[in-house]
Amino acid sequence: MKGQIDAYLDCVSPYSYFGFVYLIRNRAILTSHDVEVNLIPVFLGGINRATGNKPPGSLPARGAYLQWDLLRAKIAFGRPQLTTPSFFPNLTLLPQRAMVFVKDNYPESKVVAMYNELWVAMWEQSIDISKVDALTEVFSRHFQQEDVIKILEAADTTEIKEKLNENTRTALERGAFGCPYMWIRNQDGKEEPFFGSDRFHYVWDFLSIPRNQVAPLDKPHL
Ligand SMILES: N[C@@H](CCC(=O)N[C@@H](CS)C(=O)NCC(=O)O)C(=O)O
Repeated sequence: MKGQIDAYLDCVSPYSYFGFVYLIRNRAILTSHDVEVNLIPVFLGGINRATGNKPPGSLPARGAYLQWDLLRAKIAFGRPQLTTPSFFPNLTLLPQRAMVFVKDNYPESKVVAMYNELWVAMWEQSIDISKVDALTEVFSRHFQQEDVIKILEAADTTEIKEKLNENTRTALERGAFGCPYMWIRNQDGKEEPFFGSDRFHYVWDFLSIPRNQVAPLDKPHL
């Protein structure tokens, strides 16, 4: 049986960025082990609201620790230029809805390129992608003007809004309380949840992928 990683992501979440980067980096090896990667946009704010969770930084002691964790993670995942923008946390409903439309209507390569661009824009270039004008510019980096208009108009429709809600509900039904959240079916048909970008060692074991075959993480030198 084919394995599948349903990866629930929101571009407001830097740890989703790390999870995304690392999944894509290991995509060829995953494919060779008969495992598909399914990138699924969700609304993290909705997940927090439904579960009563709060962004980790809202607990002061954890917020202070997060500075260290983020510093290590951004080096480990090869994104040293990542910086928390002054407008964080912003409302990423619009870009996430736009990604729902992109996923349904364009090749997977566009989904990957565009998702990467959203994270780069927000987390490396401090562009507030919750604003229509800024988002239009960021989408123009990968799409023709007529497509950008189509994507952003679609993002405002009931159908796409409902689809993002549906993705978020499914993630919640599968136990999500934050992002990145992965629901994984292995090649024996067994299904398990994995939370975070720092649990890939368990993922590789679950998928019977030898650890010496996956991309190494960089060592943080603090
Ligand atoms: N240890 C995880 C942390 C991931 C994380 O903190 N994700 C945030 C969003 S950026 C979240 O939703 N956290 C909820 C929680 O930790 O309860 C990792 O390294 O990826």
